[in-house]
Amino acid sequence: MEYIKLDIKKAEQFLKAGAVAGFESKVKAAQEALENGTCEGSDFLGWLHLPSETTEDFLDEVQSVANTLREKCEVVVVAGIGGSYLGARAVIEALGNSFAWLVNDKKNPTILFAGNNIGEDYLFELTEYLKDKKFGVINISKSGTTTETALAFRLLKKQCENQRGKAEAKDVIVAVTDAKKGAARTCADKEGYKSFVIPDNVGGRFSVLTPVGLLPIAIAGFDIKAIVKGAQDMEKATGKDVAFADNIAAQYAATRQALYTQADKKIEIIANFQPKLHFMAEWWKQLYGESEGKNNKGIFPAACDFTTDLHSMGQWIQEGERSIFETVLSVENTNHHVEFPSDDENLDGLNFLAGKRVDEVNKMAELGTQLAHVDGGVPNIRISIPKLNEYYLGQLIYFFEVACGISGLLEEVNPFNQPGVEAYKKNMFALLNKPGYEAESKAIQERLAQ
Ligand SMILES: O=P(O)(O)OC[C@H]1O[C@H](O)[C@H](O)[C@@H](O)[C@@H]1O
Repeated sequence: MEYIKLDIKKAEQFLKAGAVAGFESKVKAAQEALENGTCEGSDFLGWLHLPSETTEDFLDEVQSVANTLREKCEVVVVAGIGGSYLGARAVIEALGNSFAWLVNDKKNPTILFAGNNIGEDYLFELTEYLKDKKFGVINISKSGTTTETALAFRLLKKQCENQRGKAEAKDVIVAVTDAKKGAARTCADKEGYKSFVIPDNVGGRFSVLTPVGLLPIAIAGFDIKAIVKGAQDMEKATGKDVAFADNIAAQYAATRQALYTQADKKIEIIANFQPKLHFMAEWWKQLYGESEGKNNKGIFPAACDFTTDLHSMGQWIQEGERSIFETVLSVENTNHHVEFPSDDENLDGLNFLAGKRVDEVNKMAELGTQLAHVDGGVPNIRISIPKLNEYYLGQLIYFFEVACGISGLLEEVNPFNQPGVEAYKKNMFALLNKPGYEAESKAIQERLAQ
């Protein structure tokens, strides 16, 4: 097996010589602080050695619950938001058939997602679709109290019980939540649902390698042991004793911070050339955005799907404000083989591509884009993934997590909290007259009346 690779040469050319290397001692200090639990947010470092601490027995238990749902359900709805949603979706979409919901071979249950928005039409259409389906639900919430998720779960629980009866519903509803606290825990214990615990010391956005991500991924039919093995190998490859120059997480963190602090690059665009990676970028956005965006600082994490967005955002990236850098997720080998056919009439003028693989064209688009964007003043970081499979995604996930921890500490913020997220929730609860928010309700109504 290989490792994913990092290439920072086309970013370094925008920095003074030695700028990335100049971060070595700070990176070392950050790594020590993570390892020794002496950094801010040290209550949330459970993800750091999670891969190596995950046992085969535990993965067997997750797999066995997944198998029950696979046997009993045509559709499984994963209810969750943010860190309780994006990691599972990222992996399932990266590995799954792009038309999974149309493939009706019954090999795998269809996985749908809910509880990640408050769209009334979305929930109407979902519940309509489920009316004649044997479906199950995974209720995923670390706090167990997140409104979006709780709302969707309330609807889905009722519908599942109505359609299958309470006794059968009990076998196909699973909770992944806190060991003791929160409504999701209370409900699971009262109803006797199978449940998994999200460890206290693993924050939501770092939880994909717990049952938060592993259970839905296993239900979708993917190999969770291979994911964890990939993460374990990356845990070793990015350990604090690995030399700075050889440690791709240290290099990525240092390069980002060098671009931010020394080249005024405020926005990082993660770009992929495989539509299957769209949700990997969404997961990455939460990981980096919530970890670094605080104290009026932080690189803004943005995402583009290429070549799609080259036809919409390409102009901005090529010639807009020079405040961006690009991190490209490059997949070296596809899982399938499609060649362009030759055509006698050649009306589209594409016979020069006849016999070529589609991926060969995609790779030339990727290289051409890199050269053009670098010429246009956009530093380029490249992360090469040998191919899209469980093992390499496990590597990629852990790589991004550890690099994020280091990068946040380099930025001198607590990478493991997210106090700013509460502001909208407080207003929403006040506006909805939630019990306990009487004073806030009064204050917000007065403010709106002004
Ligand atoms: O897992 P939950 O407690 O339901 O939280 C789901 C998500 O929403 C919160 O508001 C946080 O900002 C996220 O970090 C979290 O991942």
